[in-house]
Amino acid sequence: MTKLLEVSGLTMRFGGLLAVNGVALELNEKEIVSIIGPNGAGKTTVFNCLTGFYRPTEGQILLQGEPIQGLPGHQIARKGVVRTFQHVRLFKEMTVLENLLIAQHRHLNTNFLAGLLKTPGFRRAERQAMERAAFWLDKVGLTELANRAAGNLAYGQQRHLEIARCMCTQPKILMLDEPAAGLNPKETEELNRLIGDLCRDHGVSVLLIEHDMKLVMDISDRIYVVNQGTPLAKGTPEQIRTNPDVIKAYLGES
Ligand SMILES: Nc1ncnc2c1ncn2[C@@H]1O[C@H](COP(=O)(O)OP(=O)(O)OP(=O)(O)O)[C@@H](O)[C@H]1O
Repeated sequence: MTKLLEVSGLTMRFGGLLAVNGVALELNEKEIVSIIGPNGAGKTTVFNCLTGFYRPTEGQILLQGEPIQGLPGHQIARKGVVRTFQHVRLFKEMTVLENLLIAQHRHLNTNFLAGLLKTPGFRRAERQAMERAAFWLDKVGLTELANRAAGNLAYGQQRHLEIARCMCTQPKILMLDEPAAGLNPKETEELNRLIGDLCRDHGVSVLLIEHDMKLVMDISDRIYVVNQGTPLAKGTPEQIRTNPDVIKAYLGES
């Protein structure tokens, strides 16, 4: 199995608060790995460190062997690590299609002059961006709504659009922060299928933060548990389900 991401000793302090304390994790190619833990455990802070929103206080983050800790977010995104957020972040006034095109613009290998002159390279890149947008719209079932303002979509559809937007940038690693929050059981089931499909058929590795334990247990190859910023356990869903420390710290709460 090829290692994509290797995190060790990840630590993040906010003043006197130790939000993340020595977290280690690995993500291999075509794997779905979840990070779980009680509210305030430090999960989103780990995501923020991995994606360059925060510069970690300590620790190493290797992407295919190359250190990326402390790099700005746009550089990490260009290297193929993209994410969704706990709360939907779309350009709500723009159409569904425009949201997918704009996401790719930041990744297109063209410059202002090429755009102004409409060079063949620029036109090719634009055509490919449109094809990718159409592909992912179809995949997440939003083709009919392509010209609707993103803000007018139902909540579950906005969640799907966020994932499509990430996939348009052809990521290696897709990081989803509580993608099932606010979804009904049927929508969660669709999300489950979509994530599995992304990994199996499109070769993307998924790092997931999620409180919906059924989804986590169904979909994860491996799970890491953090508690108060500190690693508590790691293993397969079965190992985590039966781990007494986890039951005490987390599953026992619900
Ligand atoms: N920018 C920040 N400044 C100060 N403290 C922060 C900041 N971001 C997070 N924290 C604190 O770090 C701790 C971990 O927060 P984080 O959001 O990472 O937890 P979480 O596991 O994602 O929680 P939840 O499941 O509720 O989303 C919390 O005590 C939080 O208040």
